[in-house]
Amino acid sequence: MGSKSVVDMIEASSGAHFSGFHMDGSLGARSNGQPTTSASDGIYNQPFVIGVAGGAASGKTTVCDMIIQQLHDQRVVLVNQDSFYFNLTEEELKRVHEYNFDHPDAFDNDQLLSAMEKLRQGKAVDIPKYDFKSYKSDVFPARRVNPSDVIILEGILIFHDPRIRELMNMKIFVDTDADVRLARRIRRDTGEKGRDIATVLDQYSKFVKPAFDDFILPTKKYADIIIPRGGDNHVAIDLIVQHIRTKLGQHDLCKIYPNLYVIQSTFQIRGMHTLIRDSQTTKHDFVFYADRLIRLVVEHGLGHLPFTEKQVITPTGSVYTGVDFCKRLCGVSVVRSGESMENALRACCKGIKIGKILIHREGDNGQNQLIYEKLPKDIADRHVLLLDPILGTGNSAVQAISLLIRKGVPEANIIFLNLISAPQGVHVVCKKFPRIKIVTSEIETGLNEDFRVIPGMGEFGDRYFGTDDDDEPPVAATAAAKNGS
Ligand SMILES: Nc1ncnc2c1ncn2[C@@H]1O[C@H](COP(=O)(O)OP(=O)(O)O)[C@@H](O)[C@H]1O
Ligand SMILES: Nc1ccn([C@@H]2O[C@H](COP(=O)(O)O)[C@@H](O)[C@H]2O)c(=O)n1
Ligand SMILES: [Mg+2]
Repeated sequence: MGSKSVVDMIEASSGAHFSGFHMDGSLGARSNGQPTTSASDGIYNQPFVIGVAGGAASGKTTVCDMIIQQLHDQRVVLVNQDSFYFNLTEEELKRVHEYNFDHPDAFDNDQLLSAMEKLRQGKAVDIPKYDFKSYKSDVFPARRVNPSDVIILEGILIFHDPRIRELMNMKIFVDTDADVRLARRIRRDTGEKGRDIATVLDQYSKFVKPAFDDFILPTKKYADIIIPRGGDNHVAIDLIVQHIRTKLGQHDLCKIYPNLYVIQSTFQIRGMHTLIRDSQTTKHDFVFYADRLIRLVVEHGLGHLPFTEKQVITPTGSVYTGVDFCKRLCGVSVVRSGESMENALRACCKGIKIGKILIHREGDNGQNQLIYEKLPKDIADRHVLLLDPILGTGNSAVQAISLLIRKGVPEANIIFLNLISAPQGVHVVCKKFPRIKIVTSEIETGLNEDFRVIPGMGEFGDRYFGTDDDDEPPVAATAAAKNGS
């Protein structure tokens, strides 16, 4: 993404549908019911692609397996360059010992690129399974590979073709001593591949070693990380996994707007989102899990307040150097759904003042009007936590933030807390108020033609306060029944 301008990135992030969306917050009419911004056609949710290169038997597969194991709660797929070996012709098969499997031309890079492109577009692909005994990739059924958060591409010459290199977000070179590689190769090829030692040594001296020197070693310079000793290097693997986790936790919008904070996803958080987004979830469960998520967002938001250093004496008589909370605070909820966040804020900040803003949505054009406000008189001297669980078009947020600014609150003193944010709303708010902070728990796919957030969770206020028209779902669908209690 490096050299692209913000505008380029915004346009790319909204994909082909960007023209329906205007930066003044209004949205062009659409009639096909499709999202105005979709996850699949923008830069969102692009998989993190890791390339792992190195000499044969250097430990590439071992390193990949360790990374996959440590990333156990992420969807990861491994694609091997071996799967893209060209099938040998009858003539080549007859003289297989003269065939150079370590030369860049031995691989069908076009097929590899096309498979990678599909995976990056979120489509499943069938990847051939190469048979080292028959030298063919059509002996076994192909392996169906589903799109994932992380794609690991592994192979001796994976950095050789610049088109493949460009796909990678992280490049790793496994650097293992040549003698070790040869020893492992002899053991592997005589064991797994059923070859005799003379053939293995002959192939090594004729092709493997020269190709390593001529084609593989020169690609080491492209690596971001070089791992000496391969799978034995636990420190390197831990650092790599940590980096991948950080990158995965960062939504691409966060790279455009540094004041947008998406709390790092975990299975717990995704589980809570799954429950509150499920239309069959009972009101009781909706409130319970929404409250848990709100509490997380509030705690995260409070972490962005300024602090002063403070020393205290512990009961052991020791000095503990800590920090003092920011005292000049106030919450402001956007009525009505924002009121659902007040309890969590009160639970975290004893005695906090909370103001209210009521904004009326006018018809279906995505425009809103400020109806009512009740704010602390000294609000201009306070840091404001603005509460609204959903950031959709951004129009309500713009109304609310504009009012706070008119009341004298510095833009940089406003932290907007919500549970879900649509990219359109993020663009609108962050463009207009680049100094405010937004803290959210998930970024949505987009808005539908009615300007509702999708996938979303429906009318938050109605579901939280129990004023939706729908009857309670059948008992069998309730969490209580699911848990057998
Ligand atoms: N750190 C290690 N210690 C001992 N054996 C290893 C180590 N790393 C890999 N091996 C063994 O060496 C062989 C080649 O390793 P592998 O990870 O398949 O390498 P590559 O994928 O680079 O060809 C395998 O039989 C593997 O079990
Ligand atoms: N039919 C084949 C195809 C490839 N090789 C050797 O495999 C090595 C690459 O695999 P790694 O798992 O070690 O990366 C490479 O050195 C080829 O010579 C083979 O022997 N036979
Ligand atoms: Mg391997």
